[in-house]
Amino acid sequence: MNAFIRAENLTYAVNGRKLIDSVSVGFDPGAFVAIIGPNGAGKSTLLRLLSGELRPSAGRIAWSGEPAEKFSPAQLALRRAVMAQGAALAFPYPVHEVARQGLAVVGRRLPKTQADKIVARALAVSGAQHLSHRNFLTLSGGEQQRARFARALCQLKAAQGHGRFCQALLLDEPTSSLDLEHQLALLGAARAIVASGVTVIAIVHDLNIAARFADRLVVLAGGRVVADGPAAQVIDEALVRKIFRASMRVDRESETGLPIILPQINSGRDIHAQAFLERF
Ligand SMILES: Nc1ncnc2c1ncn2[C@@H]1O[C@H](COP(=O)(O)OP(=O)(O)OP(=O)(O)O)[C@@H](O)[C@H]1O
Repeated sequence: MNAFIRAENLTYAVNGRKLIDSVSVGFDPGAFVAIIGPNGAGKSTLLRLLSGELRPSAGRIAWSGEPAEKFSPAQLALRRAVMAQGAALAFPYPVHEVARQGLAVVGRRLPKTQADKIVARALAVSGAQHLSHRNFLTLSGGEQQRARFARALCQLKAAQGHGRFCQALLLDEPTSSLDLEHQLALLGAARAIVASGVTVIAIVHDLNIAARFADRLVVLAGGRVVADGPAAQVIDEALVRKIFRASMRVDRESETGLPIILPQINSGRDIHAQAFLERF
C-alpha cells in the first residue's frame, strides 16, 4: 500500500543542532501510529513538520504522493487536523466556540444547523458536552484537552463534506491530562476514526497505552527513528533501558504477545542523584 503521508530524509535544524535528523517514515491510510520516545527526542518537532507547521531544513514530505509544499493551508486543512499540546487561547471563548473553530476554514459554508450538529456530536464524543457553555480558560487541564479534541474532530468531519480525501488526525500527547475514563474514551474514539480510514498519529508517553491502541510504534531518540513496528516486536526490556533509561519489567500477554510494562521502584536514578536523596 502507498503511504498516505511519507517523510523522506527529513531533517530540521535550529542553530546548527539537528532536532530531527534524516527521518524516513511512512503512514498508511487507516493506521494508528504512536510516536514514542524520551523527553526532547523530537516527537513534537516531527509532528509539527508532518502537519506543515514547520518547514524541514532538508528532506521531503509527501501527501498521497504529492509534495507537501504544493498544498495551500486550506488544502492541508482538508487533509489533516491537529491537536497540539495545550495551545493557548487569548480570549475567554465558551467551549462550543472553541470546538466550532475547527470549522473556521473547512466548514465556513456549512448551513448553521449542520455546523451546530457537528459541534454537538464532537463535544459528545469528547466527553465535553456538559462543558459546552463554560469559559474555556476556566476549565481544568483535562477538560481543556477534551475541548481541543472536539475542535479537531469538527475539522475532520467538516472536511469530509468537500469530497473524498485521505485524512490524518495528528495528536500531541492527547491524553496527558486525562483521567483513566477519558483516556480510554479519547483513544477509543481515535480507534473508531481509524476504522473509518483516517490515519491517526499520536505522541504517547504511556507505553502500555501506546502498545494497546496503536497498530505500530515509531520510537524516536535524539531526533532519529531507532525502532519502528508493532508493539509486540518493538518493546522489550533492552529498548526501555537503552532508550528511556528506565529499568522496567516487560511481561507479555500470552495470546497477543503485547508487552506489559511494569515499573521497578527506585530504578533509573544515577548514583549522584541517589546520594543527594539519601542526604535529603
Ligand atoms: N525552536 C527551538 N529552538 C531550540 N531548540 C528547540 C526548539 N524547539 C525544540 N527544541 C529542542 O529540540 C528538542 C526536541 O524537542 P521536542 O519538543 O520535539 O521534543 P519531544 O520529544 O516532543 O519532548 P517531550 O516528550 O518533552 O514533549 C528538545 O531538546 C527541545 O528543547
